[in-house]
Amino acid sequence: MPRLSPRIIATVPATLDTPSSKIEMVITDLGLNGAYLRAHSPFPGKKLGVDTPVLLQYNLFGKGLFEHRGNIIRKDNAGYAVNFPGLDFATKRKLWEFIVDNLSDVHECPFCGESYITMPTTCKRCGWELNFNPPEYFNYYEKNCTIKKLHERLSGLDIEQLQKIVNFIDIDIAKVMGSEEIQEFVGTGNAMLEVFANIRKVAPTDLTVLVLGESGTGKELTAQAIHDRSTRKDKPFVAINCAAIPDNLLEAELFGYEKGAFTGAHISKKGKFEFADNGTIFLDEIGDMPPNLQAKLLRFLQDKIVERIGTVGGKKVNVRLIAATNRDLDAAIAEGKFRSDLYYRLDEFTINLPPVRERGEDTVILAKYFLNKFSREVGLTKTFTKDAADAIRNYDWPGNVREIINKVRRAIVMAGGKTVTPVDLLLDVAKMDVGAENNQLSDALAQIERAKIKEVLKGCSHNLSNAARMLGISRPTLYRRMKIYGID
Ligand SMILES: Nc1ncnc2c1ncn2[C@@H]1O[C@H](COP(=O)(O)OP(=O)(O)OP(=O)(O)O)[C@@H](O)[C@H]1O
Repeated sequence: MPRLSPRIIATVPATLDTPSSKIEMVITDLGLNGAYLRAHSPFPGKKLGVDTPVLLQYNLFGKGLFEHRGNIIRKDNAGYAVNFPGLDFATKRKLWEFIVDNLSDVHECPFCGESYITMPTTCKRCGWELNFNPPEYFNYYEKNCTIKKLHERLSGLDIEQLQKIVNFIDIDIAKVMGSEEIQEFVGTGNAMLEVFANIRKVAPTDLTVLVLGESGTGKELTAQAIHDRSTRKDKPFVAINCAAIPDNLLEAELFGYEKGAFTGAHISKKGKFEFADNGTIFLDEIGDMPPNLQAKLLRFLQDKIVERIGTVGGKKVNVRLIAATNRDLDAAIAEGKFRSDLYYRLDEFTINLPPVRERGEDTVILAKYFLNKFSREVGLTKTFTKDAADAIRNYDWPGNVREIINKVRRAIVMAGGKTVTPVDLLLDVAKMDVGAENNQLSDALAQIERAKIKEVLKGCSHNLSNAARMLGISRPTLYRRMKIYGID
C-alpha cells in the first residue's frame, strides 16, 4: 500500500564552532498549518531555537513528492511547535490528490451517485436534498483533515471510486483556499451522464475534440472540464470566440504577427496558439471561421507549427485543440462554407450537448442549483413554488443554461419573500410546452412531430443534413428527436 511518510528536518545554522547540521524530528501532532515535534537526535552542542528553519517533507511513494518550509515558533518541555504557514495551493492540491487516491470511505448521493467525503445538505451536482447537516467546510477541514487523521483513513486503492471524488475535492480546495470557485457541471439525465462519461474518457488523451450544441448549452464549460481533467491542467486554457472577432483580425489573434507585418503592427505579438503552448486552446464558433483561416488552421493541425503573420517559417507548439460550434457543420460543408478536410481533422472525438428542452427533469435541477447558488451568494435562502417548478419544466429554454442563469438571477431580485413564483421568473408563456399541461395534447403533438420527421426524411432520401435544414432544426437535434421517436 502506498504510504504518506512525512519527515521533518530542522536545519540548525552553523555557528563559529560547529558546522550547520540537519536534525531529524519526530512528529507528535501534525495539521495542515503546523506541527508539534520532538527533536529525534539532537546533536550535542546544537540547539534548536525559535526561528530555526524547519523543512517538512511529505515523502509519497518514497519519492519526496513535495516539501514545505516553516520555522520553530515556540518550544517547551514536550517539544517544538512549528508553523508551516498556509500550505500553498499547489502543495495542498498535490496532497489532496494523493489523499483522494487513497481514501475509501466515500458517500454517494442516492439520486445521481455523485461522491462526497462529507455530504453537503444539497447534492452539488443534482440539487437533491440530502437531509444531512454538515459541519461548515472550514471547520470540517480544520477538524478532520489533519494528516494524522487522514493517515488513519488511508487504505487500499480503488481507482474507479476515487476518480469520482477528485472533482469534488478540487472544488473544495478552491473554496478553502478562497480562490476562484470552480464552475460545477450539473446534469443527471442519461444524455448529460453520457456527456460526462465522454468528457472523462477523452480528457486524458490528446485527441482533438469537437463540441456540438446550441448556444448556452455548456460548450465552453465542456472544453474547460476536459482541460481540467487532462495532463495539461496546470498549463494555460485559452478560449477564443471566432465569431466575436472580425475576420481580418482573427488570423493575427490566433497566429500572432511580426513587427511591420501590416500597417499598425508596431510591435511583434504572440498569437493565442503560442499563449496556449503546452495547454489547450478552445476555438468557439469554429463554424464561423473564414475559409482562408480554415486552411491555415488545417495546416497548423497537421504540423503544429505556428507561423506569425509577416514571417517565414514558424515555431513548433504543443497545443491541444477543442473546437465548438452551434452550426450544422454538415450543412456548412454542403454549402461550401466549411472545409470537409478540416471537419474530419476536428472530428477525432465529438461531444453532443443536448439543448435544455431535451434534458427532462435536469431543467428543474439546473434551475434549483442556480437558485441555491445565487441566493447563497447574497446570504438568502429561496425555493421555487410548485407552480414555478412546473413553469420551469414546461418552458422551452431557447437560450439554454445561460437563459436559466439569467432568469433565476433576476427572479431572486424580484421575489419578495422566501419563495420564487412563475411571475418572478418572467417566463414567456408562448414558449411553454403546452403538452405538459395536457397529456392528451402533448401526445397528439408528439405524433404530429414524429410523422413530420418521417415524412421529411423520406422526402430527402434519409439525408439527415437536408432533413434537418428542411425542418429548421440542427442535425444533432434532429438526430436526438429521431432517437426519442424510435425512427431508424
Ligand atoms: N450543465 C451545466 N451546469 C452548470 N452550469 C452550466 C451548465 N451548462 C452551462 N452552464 C453555464 O451556462 C453558461 C453558458 O455556458 P457556456 O458558455 O459553456 O455555453 P456555450 O454553449 O459555450 O455558449 P455559446 O455557444 O453561446 O458560446 C456558463 O455560465 C456555464 O458555466
